[in-house]
Parts: sequence; structure tokens; C-alpha cells
Amino acid sequence: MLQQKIPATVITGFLGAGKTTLIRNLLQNAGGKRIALIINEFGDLGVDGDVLKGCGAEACSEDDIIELTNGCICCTVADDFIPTMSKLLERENRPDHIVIETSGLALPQPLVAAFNWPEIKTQVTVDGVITVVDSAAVAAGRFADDHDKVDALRVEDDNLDHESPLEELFEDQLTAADLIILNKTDLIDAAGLQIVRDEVASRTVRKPAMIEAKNGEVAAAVLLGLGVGTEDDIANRKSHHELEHENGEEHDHDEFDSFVVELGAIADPAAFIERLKGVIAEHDVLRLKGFADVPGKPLRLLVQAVGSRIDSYFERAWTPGENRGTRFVVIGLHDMDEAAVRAAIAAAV
Ligand SMILES: Nc1nc2c(ncn2[C@@H]2O[C@H](COP(=O)(O)OP(=O)(O)OP(=O)(O)O)[C@@H](O)[C@H]2O)c(=O)[nH]1
Repeated sequence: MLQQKIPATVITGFLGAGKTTLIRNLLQNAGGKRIALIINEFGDLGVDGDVLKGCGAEACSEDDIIELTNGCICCTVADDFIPTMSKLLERENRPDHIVIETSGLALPQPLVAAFNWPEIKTQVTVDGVITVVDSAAVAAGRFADDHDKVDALRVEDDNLDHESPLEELFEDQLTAADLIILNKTDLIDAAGLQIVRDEVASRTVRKPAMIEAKNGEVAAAVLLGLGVGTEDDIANRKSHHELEHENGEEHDHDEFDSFVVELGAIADPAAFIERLKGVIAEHDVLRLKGFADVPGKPLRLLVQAVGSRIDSYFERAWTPGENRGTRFVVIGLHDMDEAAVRAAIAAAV
């Protein structure tokens, strides 16, 4: 008998938009579905996988969480993603649904196109691409901040086809969407939300449905079961890169850079976080996340910065034998001064 194809949902969206938060909520409310999760992160510290392990054990045990850390999923489709999917599909106990969290810097298009590879196409279909949007960042003009500058340059140079890397990526992730989640609505008012709706709508010609959310609280029935089969429509959702390089030139992430900072214990987390806000603003760090060792505390402190908005909470106990320490991944544009940022973060302790 022919096996039914397993539906796979791709969750994308810029750095810090709330993808992991949405998935955590989904795993905790999966309604009996067994979900396999493939997580891809930019930067050498598997924070998202760590945050998700154990949070929805019934829907997704630790074995069902697979981390792809070898670069952005859109560039490692052949070497990483396809072999991972093949292994997953060989398992005796196949999942009901597969959820893939792309890195915040990934283009979803090459990933979705991979579902047309023969070894995948017969067994899995893309249920839909869900793009999570940080509404507060959009309302603050985060993805359009170079607009005037770029427009002015365009007047001088007709050949200019590049927007800012943030803006391009933002549009590419929206272009791929079957459903757009306007997340973080708690951080903006009604007028701000209207600006976000208009801004997001103006950046996609296909006009997928948009729903509002805070803390990624969206019912599993809304997220899963879109039934689109996105892989069959991927030719209509070309990224800027594909439009500009129809000759097949390789896409890369040269515009962005990341590194890991290791520090000693943080004795006064509140003061550290206040100082960190200043460092992030001064150096235009896009994203910082990781765990801190606070002396005298049995739990590790999760620190999450998206721009200079920082959340932190004690997350779980350090396990016996685990190396207590403070480690953060820092992500910024490629011209970020790594040495200066490292020094400034160290000085903030
Ligand atoms: N105020 C507010 N904060 C949110 C909301 N959703 C997520 N966050 C916070 O935003 C930060 C980033 O959330 P994540 O879910 O890790 O974002 P992400 O998209 O997975 O991040 P990357 O994988 O690094 O790209 C965390 O501190 C979350 O607690 C929301 O709706 N409102």
C-alpha cells in the first residue's frame, strides 16, 4: 500500500522574530501529533535546540529534535538537509508531522525546492511555509532603515539592484510565505500594528493570510494542516538572489557575521544586562543569545537579546558534570567590529 506523504512545515523569519517561541508553544499544544523537529541556527551555539529539548516531550522527544549546525540550511541542502531527512524517513517509527525551523538568516526557497528532490518528493510534502515577523522591529523601521539612502543612490545609479541585506532577506522570507504571523503585537499599539500590516503587505505580491500573535501563541490547528504543497509553487516565489543570478551563482551569507563570546560568572545579572543594552546599541548587534553562570544560583540564566531589547530568565538547572560558564552567540552585519564588541561585552561583566 502506498504510504501517505508526511507533511512538513517550514518556519522562517528574521533573527529573533519568535520562531523558537512559536514552536515551543506548538509542541506543548500539539494535540497528540508526534512531531519531528529539525532546527537550524546561525552561529556555533545550539541555543534553540537546548531551549526546546524537554519542553513538549509528549509531542517531540529529545530523539526527535535534530540540530543542523553546519551553516545556514539554505546553503547546506545537499550536504546536511537531504541526508538528515533521508535518515528521518528511514526510521521505523515515522513522525506524523515534520517541523523545520530555519535560521533567521536563511532563504527558505532553496530549502523548499529540496522537497522536489526525488528521494524526498515521494515521501514528504511541504504543508506550508510560515513566516514569523517581529512586529515591533518592523514598526521601528528595522527592515527599511536604509530605504532613503538606497533610493537616493538608485536615482544616481539606474543599475543599482541591491537593497540593504536586512531588507532583502525580510522580503525573501515574506515572499516564500503561505501564512504570515505578525508576532510581538504586545509591544506595539493599534496604529503601530496598522503600519506593520501595510508594510508587510506591500512586500509580498502573493498576499498570504496574516494573523497576529503574542509570544507565538497560535493554535496548532492553524499552523499545521495548511496542505499547500509549497514545493510545487516554489518557482513563483523567487528570492532576490535567484532573480539577480539566474545563472546559478552561489548564494552566501557574507553580509552577516557571528562569533561566540565566553565569559566567567556574572555576579550581577541586572547590571550586566543594562550595560549589555548599551553595547548592543552602540555596535548595532542584531542578535545575542546564550546562557550565563550566576554564582550561587543552581539554574542557568538564559539571555536573549533582539536588538537592544533583552529578555532573561533562569531556565533550567546546570546538570552534574556540565561545564558551568557564560557563553553567548553574537550576530551582526559583516562590518561589525568583532574585537571591539568582544572587549565591550567583557567590560560589561
Ligand atoms: N515581548 C515579546 N517577546 C517575544 C515574543 N515572542 C518572542 N519573544 C521574545 O523574543 C526573543 C526571541 O525569540 P525566539 O523565539 O528565540 O526568536 P527566534 O526567531 O527563534 O530567534 P533566532 O532563532 O535567533 O532567529 C525571546 O526573548 C522571546 O522571549 C512576543 O510576542 N512578545
